[in-house]
Amino acid sequence: MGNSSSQMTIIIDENNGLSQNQMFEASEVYLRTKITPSVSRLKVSKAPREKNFSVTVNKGEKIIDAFEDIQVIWQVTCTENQKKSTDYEGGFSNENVERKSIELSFHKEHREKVLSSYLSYVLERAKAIKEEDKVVKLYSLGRFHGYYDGSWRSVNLDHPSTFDTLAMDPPLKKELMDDLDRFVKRREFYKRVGKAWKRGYLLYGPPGTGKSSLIAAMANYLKFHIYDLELTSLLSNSDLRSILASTANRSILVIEDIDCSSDFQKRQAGGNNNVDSQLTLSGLLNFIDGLWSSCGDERIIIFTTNHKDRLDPALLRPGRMDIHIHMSYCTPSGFKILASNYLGINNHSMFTEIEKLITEVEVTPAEIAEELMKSEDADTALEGLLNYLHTKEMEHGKANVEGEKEARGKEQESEEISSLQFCASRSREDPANPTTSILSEDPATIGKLPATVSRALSLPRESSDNPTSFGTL
Ligand SMILES: Nc1ncnc2c1ncn2[C@@H]1O[C@H](COP(=O)(O)OP(=O)(O)OP(=O)(O)O)[C@@H](O)[C@H]1O
Repeated sequence: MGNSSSQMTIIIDENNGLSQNQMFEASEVYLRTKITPSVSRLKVSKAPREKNFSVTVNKGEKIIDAFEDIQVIWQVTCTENQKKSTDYEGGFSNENVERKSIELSFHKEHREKVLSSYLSYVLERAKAIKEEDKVVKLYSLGRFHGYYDGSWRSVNLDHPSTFDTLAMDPPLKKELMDDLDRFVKRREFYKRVGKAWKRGYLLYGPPGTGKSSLIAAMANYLKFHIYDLELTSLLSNSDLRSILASTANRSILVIEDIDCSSDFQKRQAGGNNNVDSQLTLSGLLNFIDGLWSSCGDERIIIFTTNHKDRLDPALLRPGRMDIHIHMSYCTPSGFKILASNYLGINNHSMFTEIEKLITEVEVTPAEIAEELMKSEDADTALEGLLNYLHTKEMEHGKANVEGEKEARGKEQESEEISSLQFCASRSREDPANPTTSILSEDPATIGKLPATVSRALSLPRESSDNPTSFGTL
């Protein structure tokens, strides 16, 4: 490195007054990746909830780094200072306090380059390294007596789902991954066009098609924390505001089963006029449009539902949810992904028959995964799956036959009813006609009717399981 008079040194202290020095933290993180076999002493630590060890360079150790055409030397130093402190009885005592610093030395002629480029490079690299090491967390609402208590509780997200393990048609998967990549790279774009840096997804499809698995895959891919929001545990619109304020940037907010929040719906029916003291659809929409947009950056919101048709159209309006993703029953390409994950095979003589059956019966990836897990031997597992699919096919066939029978029965009923109605209209014209008594609403008379007709007359006009959606509330 030449003689010492041509050298200069930058000192990076651990603290900057009372606040932490960001450059120190970044340098420590960066140096972790520059440890070479020549370094003889390392420091190792592990926080209770972290997965990996943290390895740092011990004081006195030197690390040489190269940046473009220059060479720099890093060294961790530590000085001990004495600090006066007061004891319980008001007396003074001396306390030894360690001050950690990192020194960066280089040739004087590189001063400009180090200050203007190298340090920013170290900051950027440290950010990327921290992002790679980030442990993704799953936050759920703290509760007291079943209701939100004003806090989020977190655990590490140990969900192993990734885009590789997800049974989803490859073109759709690619489209979604490209969309996520584009989204995280577009800070400047969102700023330029004056739009909040947010993205909304609606995942819909039957149970067991992988909606939760997809959310976990997205979180693992982006290294975004998940905030799982259950509407049923929120009492009011103001709850929504406060929970929003306490979520972090670079996170995914998930509102699951948006159509099935039965407790929430019952509470809606209470008819309280104070809009802030209850949770309402308009409160939720305001949240998506306004509050959500004005709070924080780089966030994703995901709604899931098993019944897209039950959602209020206001929720589906363009601009609210940017992308609607249909999680469908398993397809042949989805099956191949599962077979590769679960059995480690990409082909087998039974594949053709299995794939044919998969296109004929509705089977979820969850059902297929369960069958494939039953044996580590590919022949046995695939045989089991084949039996399972054949059974489903038979049930499906039976159900179809019964369905057709029922439909034929209904046709017959309606033919009988319409012929009776025809008689009735004729009888009104001619009161003497004997069919008049058949159409009276006297139960005794109805009892004498052929069974199908009496059933038809006693049925309520609208089906009672008409789903309740936000709209109907
Ligand atoms: N598309 C898929 N790819 C890979 N595995 C899947 C997929 N769908 C389901 N599975 C398997 O089935 C299990 C249940 O699926 P998951 O919970 O993701 O479905 P879901 O659509 O969210 O269901 P629900 O609507 O009941 O919450 C998963 O843990 C996973 O093992």
